[in-house]
Amino acid sequence: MESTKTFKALRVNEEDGKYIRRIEERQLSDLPEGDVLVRVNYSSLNFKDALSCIGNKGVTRNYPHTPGIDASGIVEASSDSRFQAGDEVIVTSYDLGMNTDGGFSEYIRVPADWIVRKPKNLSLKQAMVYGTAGFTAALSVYRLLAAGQTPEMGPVVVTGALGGVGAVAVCILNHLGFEVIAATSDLNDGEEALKKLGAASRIDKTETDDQSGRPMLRPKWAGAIDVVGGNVLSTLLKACQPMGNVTCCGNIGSGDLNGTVYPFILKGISLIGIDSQNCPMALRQKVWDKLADEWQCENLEEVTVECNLEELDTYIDKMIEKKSRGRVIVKL
Ligand SMILES: C=CC(=O)SCCNC(=O)CCNC(=O)[C@H](O)C(C)(C)COP(=O)(O)OP(=O)(O)OC[C@H]1O[C@@H](n2cnc3c(N)ncnc32)[C@H](O)[C@@H]1OP(=O)(O)O
Ligand SMILES: NC(=O)C1=CN([C@@H]2O[C@H](COP(=O)(O)OP(=O)(O)OC[C@H]3O[C@@H](n4cnc5c(N)ncnc54)[C@H](O)[C@@H]3O)[C@@H](O)[C@H]2O)C=CC1
Repeated sequence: MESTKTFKALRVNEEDGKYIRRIEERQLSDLPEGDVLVRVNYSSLNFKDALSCIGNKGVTRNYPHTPGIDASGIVEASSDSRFQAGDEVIVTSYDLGMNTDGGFSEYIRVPADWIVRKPKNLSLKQAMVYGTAGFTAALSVYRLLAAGQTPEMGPVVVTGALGGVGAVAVCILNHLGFEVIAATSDLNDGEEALKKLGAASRIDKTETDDQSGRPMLRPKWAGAIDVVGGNVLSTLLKACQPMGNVTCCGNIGSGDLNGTVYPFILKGISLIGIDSQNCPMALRQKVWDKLADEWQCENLEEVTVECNLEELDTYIDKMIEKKSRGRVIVKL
C-alpha cells in the first residue's frame, strides 16, 4: 500500500557531465530507510543546496539525487517511540539533502535522531524562514556571547548581510542591543532592507578585503560574523579590537584562510568555527527554542520569498551566481 503512493520531488540528474534539474514523480518505496516518514510542508534554500545542484562532490557524491538540507512538516509514520503520527517537526542538516534524499520533496524519511521538535510558538513556515541559514546565524551569535562578546565592547560586523545567514545574524544582534555593521558585496543594493533588519551602518567590501599585506590593522570593529572566508576572514581578524571574537561559518568567497598568528597572540582575538551540520541535539534544540522565543526576528518576512518546487529553479540559479537575497522558502 505505502510503496504505491506517489509524490513530487525536485531531482538532480547527472547527464553527460551536466547536472539537470527536473520535478519527478516518486514513490515512498524510493525513499531511503529510516525511522520516521515526514510529510514535508515547507523547505528552504541554502547555499549547500546550490552546491548539490551543480554536482559539488564534497556535498553530494551520487546522482540522481533530491537536494534540500531543510524540511519542516508533520510525522506521517514512525517506528521510533519518540515520535508519533501528527507531530510537527523540523529536520535540518545531518545528511539530509547531501547523500540522503532531502527536503525539495513532498516526503522525506529520516533517522529519529535527526529530528527537532518544533517549538510551540513557531509555525512550520516560520521554522523554514529561519532554516539552516537562520539556525547557523543563531548558533554564531550563541557562540559569540558564550565567548564573552557584549554590546558594550563595540560594533559587530556581519558579512554577506543580505544573504540568508547574514540577514538573520543582523536581526538577532540588533535585537540583543549590538551595533551592527553590514558588509555586502554591493553597497548600492539593499539599503532599506538592511535598515529594517537592524543594521546601524554599512561598509564597502574593500574595508573587509585588506590588500596591504600587513599582519594587523587599526581596530575597526569589536567582533564579526563571517560567511565569506578567504581574505575577508583574514581582514576581519586583523582589524578586530583586542579580545574580540570572530565566527567563521562560510566559504561563499573562498575556502582559504591565510594570515599570521599575530591577531591571536598580540590581541587575544578568538576565531570560532561554526558547524550547523553536526551540532549536538541538546544545543540544536536550545538554539531553535531561542529563535522561537527571545531571539525571534520580526522583520525577516521582508527579505523572504515563498515559492513552489517549479519556481525554485530560478532562485537556485541566483544562489549559484552568488546574487541571493534574504531567504527563499519552498511550499510543498
Ligand atoms: C550548511 C552548511 C554549509 O553550507 S558548509 C559549506 C558548504 N560545504 C562545502 O563547501 C564543503 C564541500 N566539501 C568539499 O568541498 C570537500 O569535501 C573539501 C574541500 C572540504 C575536502 O575535499 P577533499 O577532496 O580534499 O577531501 P574529502 O572530501 O575526500 O575529505 C577528506 C577527509 O575529510 C573528511 N571530511 C570531509 N568532509 C567532512 C565533513 N563535513 N565532516 C567531517 N569530515 C569530513 C572526509 O571524511 C575525509 O576523511 P577520510 O578519513 O579520508 O575519509
Ligand atoms: N558552517 C555551517 O554550518 C553553514 C555554513 N553556511 C555557509 O555560509 C555561507 C553563506 O550562506 P547563506 O547565507 O545561506 O548564502 P546566501 O547565498 O543566502 O548569502 C550569501 C550572501 O553573500 C553575498 N556575497 C557573496 N560574496 C561576497 C563577498 N565577497 N563579500 C560579501 N558578501 C558576499 C551574496 O551576494 C549573498 O547575498 C555559505 O558559504 C554557506 O555554505 C551556511 C549555513 C550553515
